Amino acid sequence: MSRRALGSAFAGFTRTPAMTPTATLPSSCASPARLLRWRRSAGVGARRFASGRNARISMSLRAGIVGLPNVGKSTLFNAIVRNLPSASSEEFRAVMNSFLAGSNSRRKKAILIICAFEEFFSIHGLVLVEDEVENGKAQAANFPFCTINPNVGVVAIPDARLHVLSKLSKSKETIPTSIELVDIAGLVKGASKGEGLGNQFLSNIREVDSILQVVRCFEDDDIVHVSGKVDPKSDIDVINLELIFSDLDQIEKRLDKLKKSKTKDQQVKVKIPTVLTTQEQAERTGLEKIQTVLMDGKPARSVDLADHEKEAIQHLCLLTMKPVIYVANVTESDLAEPGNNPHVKEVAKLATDLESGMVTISAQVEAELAELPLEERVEYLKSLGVTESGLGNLVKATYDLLGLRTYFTTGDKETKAWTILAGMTAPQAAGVIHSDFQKGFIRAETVSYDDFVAAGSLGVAREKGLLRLEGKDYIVQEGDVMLFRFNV
Ligand SMILES: Nc1ncnc2c1ncn2[C@@H]1O[C@H](COP(=O)(O)OP(=O)(O)OP(=O)(O)O)[C@@H](O)[C@H]1O
Repeated sequence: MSRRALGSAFAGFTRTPAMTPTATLPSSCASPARLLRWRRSAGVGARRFASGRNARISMSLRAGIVGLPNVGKSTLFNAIVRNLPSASSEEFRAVMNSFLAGSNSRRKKAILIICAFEEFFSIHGLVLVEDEVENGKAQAANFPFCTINPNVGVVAIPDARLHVLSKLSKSKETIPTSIELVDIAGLVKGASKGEGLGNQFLSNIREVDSILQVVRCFEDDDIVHVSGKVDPKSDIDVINLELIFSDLDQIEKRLDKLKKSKTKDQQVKVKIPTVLTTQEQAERTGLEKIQTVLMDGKPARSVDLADHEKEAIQHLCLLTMKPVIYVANVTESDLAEPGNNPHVKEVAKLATDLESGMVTISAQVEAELAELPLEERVEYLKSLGVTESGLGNLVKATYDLLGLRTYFTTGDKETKAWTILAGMTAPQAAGVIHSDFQKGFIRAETVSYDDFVAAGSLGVAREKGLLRLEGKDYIVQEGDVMLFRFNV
């Protein structure tokens, strides 16, 4: 983008490596302001830049599937990426192209991209790196540590509105927003001290925006449980403690550094303690507050920090600051009445206590469904006393619970869905497309989805007075169709 460009951007802009990353939110019940503060505190942006993943093309939420070994993570991952009737072939190509346009390291890291085609409800995948993947599946097996490298799957978020807009605008491309799923290896007690597959996996968790923690709620004597019995409370405690230990470690090192920070006095040639900047002071007080709460066994996200403190600590990307959804993995016979399973009840209670969400699913059933032709799936679900697969719910719950919203850009080149955080202002939403749009934001020509459809085009919406000129303080609404004016 030129240094001085007065422009508008809504569709077909050139993709550049400076795309601003996505972020996710803790809970749908949080206020927009709190959600935005959370975004800063979770350090999502910092993580992307720190990890060299700033060449991000699509605004996808990155959810990490975590849990103890052998609880059903890979089974769930496979089921999600193989099963979701998420995108048309055109959408699939668009998502895939976006993904392939990413940096080399990202490409290498990615094991597979799988997207289910709407027309066939079947599997079309591309294996990028043959590692643990066989026939487009991550290994799922009855022995711990079957997952060694994180598998990454990209699934488009289905959105009927996208097709309507694309048709009206006669767009050449239709690009859905997507969700990236990372199947992270099983964590065990002592991971923060390098036990099991240790720190490597904690750093995998650091890279994701939100955590889907699979909790084993199915009994099966043939499937080894690392701690000898199915016990959701103990499983959740183990994972939480490892995340807490890892955060405590990091905080301790950082506080130490802040305390010992010294600069050289050029006149007397000796090192003297540095006076902390306001930002560093805020970081220190924020970290001290979090440290106290972590020592109590509670997650960092439960600490009530001031805005400036949240901002100051964001670069640390603390693990327990990330929003969590607990996925109670039940056996097929529990699907119809999951509430009858005491393990599920326990997970529900803990999820509430830990300010997190919860979804009940049977990874095994979902995996089996993925293997069946469409017509047999309905029958199979009926035989289990349920009417629909739990996967759509899981993705939707992830999207909703994290407080995400969608806005659209549309034109003859492309119609695209963008993921933003609830409560984001117009410049912030523009920044999701490109940081320059945010920096040079002038105004956003905005029309609601319904008004756009009623008018048939942006031009007619403008003529009819349905197009609003929104300024810097405008909070973007779900389904807004936007055209940004900016000057950089
Ligand atoms: N809901 C369920 N009911 C019964 N069996 C299940 C269920 N979910 C998963 N399983 C079985 O549990 C075993 C372990 O599953 P999986 O390999 O997905 O675990 P994992 O958490 O990915 O393990 P690891 O971390 O060791 O890779 C598999 O045999 C799988 O078929």
